[in-house]
Amino acid sequence: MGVFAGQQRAPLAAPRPSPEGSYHRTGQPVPPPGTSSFRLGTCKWKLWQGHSEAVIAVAAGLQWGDPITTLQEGMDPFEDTLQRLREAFRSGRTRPAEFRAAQLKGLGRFLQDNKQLLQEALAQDLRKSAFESEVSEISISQGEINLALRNLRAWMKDETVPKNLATQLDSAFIRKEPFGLVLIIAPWNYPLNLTLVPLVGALAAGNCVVLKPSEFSKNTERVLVEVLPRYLDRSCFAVVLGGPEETGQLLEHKFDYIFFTGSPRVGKIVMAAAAKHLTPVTLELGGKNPCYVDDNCDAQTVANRVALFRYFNAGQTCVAPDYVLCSPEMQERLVPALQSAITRFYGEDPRASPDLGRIISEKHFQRLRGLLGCGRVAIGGQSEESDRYIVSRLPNTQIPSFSPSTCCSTAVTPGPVGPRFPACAPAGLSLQSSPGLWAPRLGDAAAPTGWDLGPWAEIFGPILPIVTVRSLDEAIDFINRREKPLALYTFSNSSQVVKQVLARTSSGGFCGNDGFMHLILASLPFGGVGASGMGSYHGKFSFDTFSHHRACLLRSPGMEKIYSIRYPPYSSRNLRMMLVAMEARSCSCTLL
Ligand SMILES: NC(=O)c1ccc[n+]([C@@H]2O[C@H](COP(=O)([O-])OP(=O)(O)OC[C@H]3O[C@@H](n4cnc5c(N)ncnc54)[C@H](O)[C@@H]3O)[C@@H](O)[C@H]2O)c1
Repeated sequence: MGVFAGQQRAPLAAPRPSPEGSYHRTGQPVPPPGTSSFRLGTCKWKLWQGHSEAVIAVAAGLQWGDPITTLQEGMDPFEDTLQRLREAFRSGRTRPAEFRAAQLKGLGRFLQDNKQLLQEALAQDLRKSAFESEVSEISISQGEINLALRNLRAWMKDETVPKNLATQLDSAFIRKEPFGLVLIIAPWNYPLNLTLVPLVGALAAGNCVVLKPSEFSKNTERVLVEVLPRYLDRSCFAVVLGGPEETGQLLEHKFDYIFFTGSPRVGKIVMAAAAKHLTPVTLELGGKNPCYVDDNCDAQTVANRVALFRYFNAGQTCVAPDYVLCSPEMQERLVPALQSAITRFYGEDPRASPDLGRIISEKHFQRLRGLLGCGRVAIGGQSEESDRYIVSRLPNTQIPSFSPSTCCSTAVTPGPVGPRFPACAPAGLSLQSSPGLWAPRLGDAAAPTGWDLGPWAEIFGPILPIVTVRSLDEAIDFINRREKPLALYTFSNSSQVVKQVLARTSSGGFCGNDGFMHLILASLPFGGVGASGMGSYHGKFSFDTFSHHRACLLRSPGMEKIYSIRYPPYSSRNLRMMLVAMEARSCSCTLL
């Protein structure tokens, strides 16, 4: 069960006390503030510390003092809200440009009025610095709002299309119309950006929206559920809270479009649920993003850029460089350069740096810690559970000879520091399907004995493996043997090398000589391909994603004589005329 915030009319920051018992009809007492969750009927409700009444009221869409309905066994907790939103859409009120612009402006005001609150929430969730919050969450969302507001009318305009002879006198155009009720499911790593940027597209396109933030970024989730609805038309918009169970229940309902950002595993669940209703989806998924470094590069420049984008948001970025591919010679130069970059960025004791984020949760911390100790450590390696702190570390893997057949070997490569690992290091580099185990320890009975080209877990944390390869061809082969990544990075002083990697590989996005800078350009679509996702958004692509492209042809009610060549009884003469009119014959065809 989730909690809705779509209709509350009372300010929630300081909920005023209400008469005991006024929130329930069936005699169930409202639990005391501070209770984290409780059950009403079959449904589990989430409560915020000190805000229990507020959230219950929000959930039921009531004003203070109103009684709430206790959900009974078998009642569908979502149906009422979804029905309300569907009716709002059917009424047509979300379609006019003025309405859409008002929603977008409301979203902009939400960001401006609550900037500090949002920065605090992001700091509490991920210890995100004000700099990173501003750049990657608030400003990027504001930029999308501004762009949509500037271009809304142009985007909404019917798009005329070229015509053939048969339609020369007609009006032919594509109308961008809203899908209807849209569900946006977001992850926790950029909890504001990844909810609001899709929301901008959905609102600009004139849809009603249900927003489902991640349950892991609790503080941001709380601002989204308690504050955001005050800035939007609540009859057309709702926030739903919940984890896998609640989202699963929500997905049983029919939506007109589902936009999901998250892991490939859950992406499959969402897509399967959508298929039951033939609901179209955009899936923004994760994956492993290779970063090829050519020998001709300046190692320090590469190290600065790779370190920035690997450790931004403590490595919890879907487009972060996941691993480096380079020659053993470049590795020798890159490791000290990375050490230097990390020290300059985060100081001698990165734990004290205000600029290095933290792992989102205990569960995610433990997963990442499971990855540590599996390779030869080049830099860092400390972790602190109480603080969910993991500092940059380079489990250094070597591939003496990149050859799938030799990788069946169980020989070990001695490493100067840390535990040793099999020579078939690439097979240990997250190539196994078991998440968390990404490089087998020496003597590990479960050590892989060959190439597993199945799913391999993305690191999604501040750990950067280096995989050595002997040539550009080997690097490209390494990339192409795996699932298509969300992003691919290539560093080289030779534009030929950059272009070669671009031409011979496939990925959602590509950036030469830098990290994920390609996604700050709203004129580029952002999205994955293959296992990293389907569909795209940002800027006008968001508007188009959330719009059905309706093919429209308006013909004359007259001209029956000309149109009649289509009617039976068919004749070869009419057929020839038809084919010419449809321009379905080759240019060399002579008329009749
Ligand atoms: N492509 C992108 O733009 C992008 C951006 C950020 C993150 N990601 C990916 O997201 C992942 C990290 O985020 P995450 O851990 O929040 O992902 P996740 O897939 O675990 O969760 C995403 C959302 O799905 C919901 N969910 C979780 N389990 C569910 C289930 N069984 N049924 C229905 N809904 C469920 C969660 O509540 C959350 O709102 C990484 O794989 C990362 O690469 C992709």
